[in-house]
Amino acid sequence: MSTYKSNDYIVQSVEESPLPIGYEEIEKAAKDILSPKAFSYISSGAGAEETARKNKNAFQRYSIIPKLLNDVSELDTRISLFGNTYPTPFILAPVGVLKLADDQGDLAVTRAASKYDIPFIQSTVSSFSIEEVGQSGDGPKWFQLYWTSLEDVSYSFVKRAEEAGSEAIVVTIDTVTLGFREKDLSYGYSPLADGYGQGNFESDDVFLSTLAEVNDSTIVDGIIKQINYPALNWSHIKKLKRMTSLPILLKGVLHPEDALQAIHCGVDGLIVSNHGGRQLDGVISSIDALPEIAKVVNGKIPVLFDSGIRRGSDALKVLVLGADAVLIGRPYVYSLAIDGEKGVSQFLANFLQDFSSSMVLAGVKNIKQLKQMKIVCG
Ligand SMILES: Cc1cc2nc3c(=O)[nH]c(=O)nc-3n(C[C@H](O)[C@H](O)[C@H](O)COP(=O)(O)O)c2cc1C
Ligand SMILES: CCCCCCC(=O)C(=O)O
Repeated sequence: MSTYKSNDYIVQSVEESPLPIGYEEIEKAAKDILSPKAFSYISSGAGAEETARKNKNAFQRYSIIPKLLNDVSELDTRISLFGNTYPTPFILAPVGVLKLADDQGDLAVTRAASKYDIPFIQSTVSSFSIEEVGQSGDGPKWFQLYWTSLEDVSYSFVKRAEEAGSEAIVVTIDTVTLGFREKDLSYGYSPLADGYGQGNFESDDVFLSTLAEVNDSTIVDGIIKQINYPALNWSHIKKLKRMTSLPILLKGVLHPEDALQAIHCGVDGLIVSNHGGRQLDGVISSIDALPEIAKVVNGKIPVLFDSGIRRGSDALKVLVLGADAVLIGRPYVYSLAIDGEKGVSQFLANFLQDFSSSMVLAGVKNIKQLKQMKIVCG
C-alpha cells in the first residue's frame, strides 16, 4: 500500500499471530525458539559489543519535533530509487545463512516481502541460490556481493543476479574479513560450517571449478578462503561498474570521504551501516554517521541506512537525518524464526502500521515533507 487514507490503514486489524508486537518481546521469543548458538550468532556483535550498544542508545539522543494541523488524512509513502518506484521506503537487509532461523529461509522471506513490494537483498552466503530466490514471490530482489578473491566468481554471481532479475548489486565493503565475534568463538560457531550459507556457491560452475585450483577439499573451505579478501580496493569497484549495467551500492560506508570517493568512482548509491555492530567493534553508530554523509553527498546519489532500526519511529528519524531508504535487519530474522513466512509478513504489517501512525502523528503526509521535519540531537 503506498497511497491510502491514513485512517483506513490505522484501523486495519492485526491477524492473530504468535508474533509479539514490540521488538524486545520478539527478540525474547526468538531466543526461546532458537538454539543458543543460533541465537547468539544472530543477536551478538563483535568484540565487547560496544558498537552494538551504541546503535541502540544513539537513537534515543535524536528527537523529532512534530509540526501539526497539516491534514494528514491521506498518506503517500512511495519512494523512487534507480528509476524504480517502491511503495514504502523499506528494504530487507542482506542476512546470510537464513536456514538457521527457518527451513524455508530466504524463500519464506521473499514471499512475505513480496506482499508489500518490499525489496529483499539476497546475501552472497544465502541458504538458497540466486535462481531459487529470483523465482520466489514476485517482489523486487537485489543481490549483495561479498567480493571473492577469484574475481571470476564475483562476476559469475553478478551475471546470475542480472539474469535472475535483480534490480541492484550491493557490495559489502566492511567485511573483507570476519569481525572478532567473541560469543561465536566461545561457542565454536562458524557461520558457514553447517552448510546453510552455500546456496549460491554449490550452484556456481565457476566457483566449483576453482575448488581444485585452490586445493580446497570442501565447498565451505573454498567459500571461507575466497570471501576473506582484504585486498579489496576502489579499482575493483571501478571494474565492477564496467562489468554490469545494474546500479551498484556500497554497504558499510561510515566515512564521508569514502562517500565522496564512491561518487567519484561512479557508484550509484550508499548504505550507511556498521553491519549491526558485527564487524569492527568501537566504530561510530550508523545514525551518528548519517548526517555528515548525507551532507557531503548532497543528493547526488541515494543514501540508504541500516543498523538499529526496530520501530517505525526509528525509521522516521533516519529519513529526517538524510536517508532515502531504510534497511531492516534483525527484526525480520527473529520473526522468521518465530513463525516462518507468516511471522515475517506479520512483522512487516505491524511495522508499516507503526510507520504510518508515526507519520500521521508527526504531521507529515509524504516522504518529501518527512525529510523537511525538524530534528534535534542531545
Ligand atoms: C545473522 C546476520 C547475518 C548477516 N549477514 C549479512 C550478509 O550476509 N551480508 C551483509 O552484507 N550483511 C549481513 N548482515 C548485516 C545486515 O545486512 C545489516 O547490516 C545489520 O543486520 C543491521 O543491523 P540491525 O539488524 O541490528 O538493524 C547480517 C546480519 C545478521 C544479524
Ligand atoms: C566468512 C564470512 C561470513 C559472513 C557471514 C554473514 C555476515 O555478514 C554476518 O554478519 O554474519
